[in-house]
Amino acid sequence: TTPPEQQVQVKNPHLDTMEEDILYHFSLGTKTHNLPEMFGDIKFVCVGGSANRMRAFAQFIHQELQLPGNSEEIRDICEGTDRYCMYKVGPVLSISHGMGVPSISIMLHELIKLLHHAHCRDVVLFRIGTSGGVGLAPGTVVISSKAVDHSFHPQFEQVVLGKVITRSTELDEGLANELLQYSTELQDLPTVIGNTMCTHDFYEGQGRLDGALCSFSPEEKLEYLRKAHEAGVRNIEMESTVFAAMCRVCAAVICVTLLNRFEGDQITTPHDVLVEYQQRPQVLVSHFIKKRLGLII
Ligand SMILES: O=P(O)(O)O[C@@H]1C[C@H](O)[C@@H](CO)O1
Ligand SMILES: O=c1cc[nH]c(=O)[nH]1
Repeated sequence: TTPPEQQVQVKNPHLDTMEEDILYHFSLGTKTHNLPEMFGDIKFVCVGGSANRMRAFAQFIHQELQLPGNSEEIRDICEGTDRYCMYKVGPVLSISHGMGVPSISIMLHELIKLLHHAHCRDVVLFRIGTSGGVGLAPGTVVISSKAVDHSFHPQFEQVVLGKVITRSTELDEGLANELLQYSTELQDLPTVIGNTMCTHDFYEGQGRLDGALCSFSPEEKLEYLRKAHEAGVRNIEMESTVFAAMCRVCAAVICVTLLNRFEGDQITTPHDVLVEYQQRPQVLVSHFIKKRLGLII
């Protein structure tokens, strides 16, 4: 039996009382744009930090789905602002979110409202990103079983009206397993499922010794990474907890590791290798989308 269709949920009673909703950082709005017409058919949303990566992903999906038109001419829907880039390719939306929790969180508020205003149903969301590996060979793709904070707890803390509120960051287990299964059907896609630690900084926050500030020893760094590994952490990035807390059902985090943090802090891998690594989560998501659309068996 097919599960019932799920409409994208906003959990804010005040939205219904608003005459107009301006999605400021997208340069879109409910009065200025026909959101159901523009976005009503969206079934897959992919987000990632870099604007160029998300444009490249949109072009890649355009080719993979064999859609008509020139993939080089895909237009940035958010061209009225330089905060985020957004590309629509058939039922797939590709959006950049910048670096870190505050940046992705603003984008997700407006994205979830956009999908709601557009009456989208049964949408699957993916974060396709990069990360530091914890005990994994560089280039490994990690599908997050859950996103954890700096003390390895599956929770996201947000200050609301001066008080800390906590939201769960468990992700869709079925979706993660389905993605892992699909990874075995693809070549050169070493993939594992593991916990992803989300930090608020790339340097000290991730236990790096090479920032402008460092308040700990190499031994203390290694001990922290060892504890993280024992807690099931396999990679570290900077957005997964808020992504999981806000999207949860039908959402997955898929990040490639650029280095093994037990072996160093600096990213010394050549540019062309990094570009190929970044394509790995894209190849997996594209395979998933083609399966869901029945384009491959
Ligand atoms: O999606 P991206 O590759 O931007 O994700 C990680 C986490 C930070 O945003 C950034 C740090 O280099 O990479
Ligand atoms: O080590 C890394 C690499 C990419 N992104 C991160 O947040 N950390």
